Amino acid sequence: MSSELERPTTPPSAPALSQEILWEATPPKELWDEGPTLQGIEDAAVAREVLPPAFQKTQIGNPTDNEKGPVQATSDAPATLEQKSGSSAAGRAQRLRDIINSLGNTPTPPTGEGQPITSKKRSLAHSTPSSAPPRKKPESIEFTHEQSLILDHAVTGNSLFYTGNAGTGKSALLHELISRMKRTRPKLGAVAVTATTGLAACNIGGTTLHSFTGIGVGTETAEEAAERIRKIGAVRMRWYVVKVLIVDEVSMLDAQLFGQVGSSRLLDEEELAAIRWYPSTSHSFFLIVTGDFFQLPPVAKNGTARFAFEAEVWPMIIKKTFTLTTVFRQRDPEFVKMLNEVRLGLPSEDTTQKFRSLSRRIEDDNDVIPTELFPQRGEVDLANAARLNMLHTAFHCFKASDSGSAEKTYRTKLLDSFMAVPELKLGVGAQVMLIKNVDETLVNGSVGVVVSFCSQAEYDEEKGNGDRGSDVLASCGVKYPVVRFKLPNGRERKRLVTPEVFKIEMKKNEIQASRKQVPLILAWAISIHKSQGQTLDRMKVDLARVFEKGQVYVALSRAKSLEGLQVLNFHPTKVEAHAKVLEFNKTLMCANESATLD
Ligand SMILES: Nc1ncnc2c1ncn2[C@@H]1O[C@H](COP(=O)(O)OP(=O)(O)OP(=O)(O)O)[C@@H](O)[C@H]1O
Repeated sequence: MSSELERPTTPPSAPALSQEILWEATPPKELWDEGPTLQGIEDAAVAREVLPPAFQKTQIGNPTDNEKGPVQATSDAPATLEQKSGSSAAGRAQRLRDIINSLGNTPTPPTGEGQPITSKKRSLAHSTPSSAPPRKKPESIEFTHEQSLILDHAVTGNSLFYTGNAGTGKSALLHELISRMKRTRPKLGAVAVTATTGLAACNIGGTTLHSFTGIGVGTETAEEAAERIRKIGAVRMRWYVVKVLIVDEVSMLDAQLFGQVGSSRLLDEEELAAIRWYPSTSHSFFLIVTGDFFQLPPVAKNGTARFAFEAEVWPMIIKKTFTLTTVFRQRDPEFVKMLNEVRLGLPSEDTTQKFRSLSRRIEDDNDVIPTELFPQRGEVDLANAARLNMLHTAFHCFKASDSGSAEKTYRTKLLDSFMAVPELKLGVGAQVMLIKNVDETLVNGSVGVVVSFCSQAEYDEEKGNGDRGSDVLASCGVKYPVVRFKLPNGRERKRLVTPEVFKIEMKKNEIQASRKQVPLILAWAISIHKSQGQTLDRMKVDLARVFEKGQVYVALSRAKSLEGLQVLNFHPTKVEAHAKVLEFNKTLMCANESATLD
């Protein structure tokens, strides 16, 4: 992505991680085309013979735009199937049978895979393929015993939920779980990676749960949605082949949707029974769900948020719950204790006093000020615009190039949730945040200042690397920002930052929403919502206008240390946890205890 100007503290040995690596496990093209293709199976007897009754029952309708597979519902689809299987009905039936069988059962894992972890700690080095999703780069992480227990349990194939305070490594573990699941279940389409928001989906290299389930923008009633979904071949096929459904940021998942996902996979009992009857699908579907219910809640309907754990089916579906207990983001036990009190909505007098004492100003680090967190996006835009206008410099505007196959309204909604903005206005002196991982020291969340603009060719020449051939020619003339980043160890790195692609992909070659943009955002201010999942070395937050339970906790828990945190208007009444979450929390056990119940 970018080029280095100054000596890095760590050699940039790893390539820039990319958010382009998405659904690797995808059903074979023939089967993904099944929704449309089924329409094209002229001989209905073939379909009757090969598919379970649930699939025969529905007259497969036209897929919506966002459900279309790479090969659209065209009249030549049957020909494709025919070419591969011979022209006879029997040949087609055999081919379809083969495909379905090939998708069915969990394969024997490669040597060493799929076995419970026996060692107490596990190095991630070499275990994450280069296509691992990007948010956190885990090469140097050694998993703790409790994290390893969750990995062990995941291979048993029972649905599980794991949670933990902010910074306990849920996301880091999720990356490993995803890559492990994909390795042990290499059948195409067997592992679905989803999150409740577009931002989180983009971060883990997946799609939104709404997209996966076929719920779309969610304006229909559950019944209408289910009825429509039954008619979409591609969605039905997705449900049919998936073996592991991974759901991140479950705190923002509404109980109703979880109920639909968990209880029926959006099919009614009869249909489900039919599918279960079919030998190749057996009963091996399970869910891996993660998130922290003390963080941002689902959007409240009629003033009341209904959490996923309130769904009737939650206890029936989730067979095991694990709570991670070791906090990594903050190393100071006092700060960890303070944050835990805030999480539970019960700050002690000591904690209140300590947070109030943090209202002092944090010194700027040269030209980098602490990033300010706001509850509302509008406030963020105003704060950043005001700072930008004070720069008195020439501005450079970078317009994103957007595309994607999702239906327009839905695509816009997905793109809106991206960190990368449609239009990025920058000038020398602008404070920016990197929104992609580059290597161990330049990560999603690294903050710096724009020091100049130059083309790749100019940059390479200055760096003494002037013969990069076509690369240089390709980017010749276009000037990109050179950013001086602050590193946590106090050092600095300068880097030319060139455009990257951000995307949400249902499956390989089916990009629902894609944005090519310079991977930076203005970082004098960011929203609490977009800060979820981030780690900030130096930040400031004014709690006067927080409006949602969980917001104070999300905001404060982004800080790495008390020294790097400025808090204004801390008041215990602002610190609230949902009573329902507190009740649910009482039922949870730490990972070690959960494991001993086996
Ligand atoms: N076993 C580990 N050893 C050392 N560092 C770890 C370990 N697990 C996670 N981390 C680090 O801890 C930090 C926080 O991890 P992560 O973001 O995964 O936490 P989280 O629980 O997802 O937080 P949040 O709920 O705030 O999103 C990251 O920098 C991550 O690399």
